[in-house]
Amino acid sequence: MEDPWQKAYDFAVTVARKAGEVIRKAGESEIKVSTKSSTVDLVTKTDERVEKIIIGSLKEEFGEGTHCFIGEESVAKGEPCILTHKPTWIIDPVDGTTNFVHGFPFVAVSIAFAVNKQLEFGVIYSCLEDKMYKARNGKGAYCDDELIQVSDVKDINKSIIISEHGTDRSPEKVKKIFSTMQKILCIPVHGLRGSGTAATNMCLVATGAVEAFFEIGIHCWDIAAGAVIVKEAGGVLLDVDGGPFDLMSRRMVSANNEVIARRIIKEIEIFSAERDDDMCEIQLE
Ligand SMILES: Nc1ncnc2c1ncn2[C@@H]1O[C@H](CO)[C@@H](O)[C@H]1OP(=O)(O)O
Ligand SMILES: [Mg+2]
Repeated sequence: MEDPWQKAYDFAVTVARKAGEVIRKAGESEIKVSTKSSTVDLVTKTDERVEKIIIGSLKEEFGEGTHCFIGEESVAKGEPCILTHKPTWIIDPVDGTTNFVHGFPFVAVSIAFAVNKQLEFGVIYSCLEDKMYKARNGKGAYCDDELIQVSDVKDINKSIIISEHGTDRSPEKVKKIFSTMQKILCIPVHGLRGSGTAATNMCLVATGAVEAFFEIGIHCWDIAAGAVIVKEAGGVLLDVDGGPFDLMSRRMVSANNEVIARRIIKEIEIFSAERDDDMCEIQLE
């Protein structure tokens, strides 16, 4: 059967590459536009410019009426963040903005596409490394056209785990994050890592470089494309409480297998994060 979303998938790869070129040319000296008070959440003019380029290209190609768009910068400006049954693009123009500002070399463009609330494909362009990760539902995951697969490690003692510190600097949350990291490190595991971008972290799970990545506080645009890529590389996605993965919950464990995922879940100290779809009062359907 012909894949109805083949054209959208190919277009997403082209747009992600184009966006990555803009990011590379912009360099690291971009001006910070805003920093929210209790958090350290950086935004640059490049984030906004690149999102406009991506959404503008997609609207031109697929029409504004039939497709919906959830983009990090658009949501920041008050656009709704609700996943409906309509074909929906979920976009993070610059994942790893803090890295970008500092010239830390992991910055990704993340573009996912969902229909009937199911993710159909995900594309992540790690633009400073020039690596294109992509996956379509049921069709495997690729890095630069090479099939990728998660690691087959089942022994947590032989694993590397990724987590991040997030953007919230309230002492209670930071304490929980470090307490979780301490417990996981002392299992013991081989190491703890973090690239500073959720999208790249998920690609590292998908290629088998690490066994798992988990985080609380991430948004749907950070992980939507990565979720397809991890799943298609043979990995699993769960909620941090062990329940089913929920794209809008701002919590996620992605891992090479369920044994590793559930071992990590035992150690996670959960803290609250307002759901992505709670931040907006409008119901679109
Ligand atoms: N409030 C939050 N807490 C934790 N991580 C967040 C976050 N907001 C964004 N992130 C994302 O999580 C990773 C680092 O923790 C990055 O991918 C970052 O995306 P960003 O660079 O697009 O903001
Ligand atoms: Mg992001």
